Amino acid sequence: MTQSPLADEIRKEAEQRRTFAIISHPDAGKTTITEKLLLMGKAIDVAGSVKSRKADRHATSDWMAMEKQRGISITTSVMQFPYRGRMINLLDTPGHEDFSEDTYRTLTAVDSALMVIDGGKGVEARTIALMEVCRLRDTPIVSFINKLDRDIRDPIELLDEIEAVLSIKAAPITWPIGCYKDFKGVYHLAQDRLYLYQAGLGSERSQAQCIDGLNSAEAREYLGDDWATFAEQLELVQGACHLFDQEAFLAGRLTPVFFGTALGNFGVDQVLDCLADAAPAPLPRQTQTREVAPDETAFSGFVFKIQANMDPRHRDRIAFLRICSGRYQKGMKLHHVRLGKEVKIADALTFFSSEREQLDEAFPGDIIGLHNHGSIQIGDSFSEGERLSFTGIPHFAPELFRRVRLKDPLKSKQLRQGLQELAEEGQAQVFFPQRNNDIILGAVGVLQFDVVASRLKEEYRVECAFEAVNLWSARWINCKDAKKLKEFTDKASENLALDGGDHLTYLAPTRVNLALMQERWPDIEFRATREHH
Ligand SMILES: Nc1nc2c(ncn2[C@@H]2O[C@H](COP(=O)(O)OP(=O)(O)OP(=O)(O)O)[C@@H](O)[C@H]2O)c(=O)[nH]1
Repeated sequence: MTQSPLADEIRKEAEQRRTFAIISHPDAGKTTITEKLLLMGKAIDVAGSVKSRKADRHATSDWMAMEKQRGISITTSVMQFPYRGRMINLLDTPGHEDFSEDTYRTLTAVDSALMVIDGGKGVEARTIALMEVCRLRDTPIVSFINKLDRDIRDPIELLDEIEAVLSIKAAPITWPIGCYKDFKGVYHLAQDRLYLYQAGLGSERSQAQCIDGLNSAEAREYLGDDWATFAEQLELVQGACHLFDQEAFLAGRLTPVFFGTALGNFGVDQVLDCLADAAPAPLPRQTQTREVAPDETAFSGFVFKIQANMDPRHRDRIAFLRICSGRYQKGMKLHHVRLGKEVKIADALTFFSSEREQLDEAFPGDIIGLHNHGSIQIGDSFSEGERLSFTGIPHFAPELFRRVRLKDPLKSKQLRQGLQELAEEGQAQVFFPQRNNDIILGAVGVLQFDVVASRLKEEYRVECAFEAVNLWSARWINCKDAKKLKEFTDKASENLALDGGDHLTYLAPTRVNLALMQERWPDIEFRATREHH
């Protein structure tokens, strides 16, 4: 079969893409690693600019000032840079658990993930939760054990913990030689090569110095008295650990493990090399009708995140779209599948972080930003030709609820509009109970309420207070049998509500209540997640 030049170009470009996110428990070193990755991709010139870029952003709006105050990152950003013939798309995710929904959805847009573990702490709660999400799609994971310049736990114990707690096989690619003040570098098992760490060089050093062969005289001299102990430990490790297996890695069953220090910029290059060489190029994605391969020539993609622009004065919002197939070209016409409308995309943003050139094209694996004036929602699909609706971008049932009380009753229209838009962005979920005029906000993390209040005030000029409300969780209702559904909605109307997207929802006051209802109404589906259609 002959292929068109366009098909060839798309395949070639897609094969170069590596789209991944970094997942970690807060404080494990995600921001520091991001900065080193950007340095390697020459997307920034000097260390420290990621932090300062953040600081600039903070200055632009109050709710981001809040992020600064609390010292956590709330928003997800996208960074693109070339590295060794690849085009890397790095998706940043907020580390704080209160923003987990955003993180979950970002993980639907990547093809692999980098898991950062603080070597002193091991596998922490947030890492476990994020791994569970990755497992839903068998996302391949590369692991980096960070902070070797400090006292870390026994590396064998750390690998055991990864295997036991995260239920994934761990294959060490490098092995650390000492830690803290005695951190001498890492040994690459397959290469039989030592990479030497020199404290204090940090991002100044372009490449680590190496010694070939653990048995070489040079290596013996370098390790001195520690040589015999290290060789012994290594034998143990090689006997007990899994070898790297590409197929198991791609299936999400095995993670290659690297050691280093992000702060000292040591070992991060090995991780990026692994992502560039072994991590998958853009993978096929499922739609309601069929699977879409990245090298199909017709464009398709889905929106996984909507973010209020950094500049609140214009109140424009950016929808982040992951390209699944074809080529984006400036000015192209696409179907907005949910609305059944054709739209012209003239001014999509790309996220080439060096800002050296304005890109007019983008390919599978890339993320583009669409200006959104209210017509785009999370989960929306855009396609050329055939109408394709991508699946698998979920809403999660909130576990925290507040009743919204408006301070100025004349502002109820603005309040509704604000809440509707913030819910579309995924900042929180909004519910309108059937039995009264209450407005209930739902969230996965308590900080989401603060963000909503602060943005309502700044962007919609609405002041409101939140009151405690006695709810345990929400479940989206589904039932194919219209008669049964009617019977249920009549009986359960006290606890039913519509969410921001007009979906019928059951607001359960207690866990026991929900269990009883599920037992009593076996034909009704109570869903803990909802797809965005
Ligand atoms: N000693 C040492 N400290 C490190 C290393 N990497 C990061 N840190 C420090 O650990 C702290 C947290 O690092 P960040 O990169 O901000 O962590 P983060 O995971 O982005 O944190 P969140 O934004 O909360 O998600 C900072 O004080 C870093 O300087 C390392 O290799 N060694």
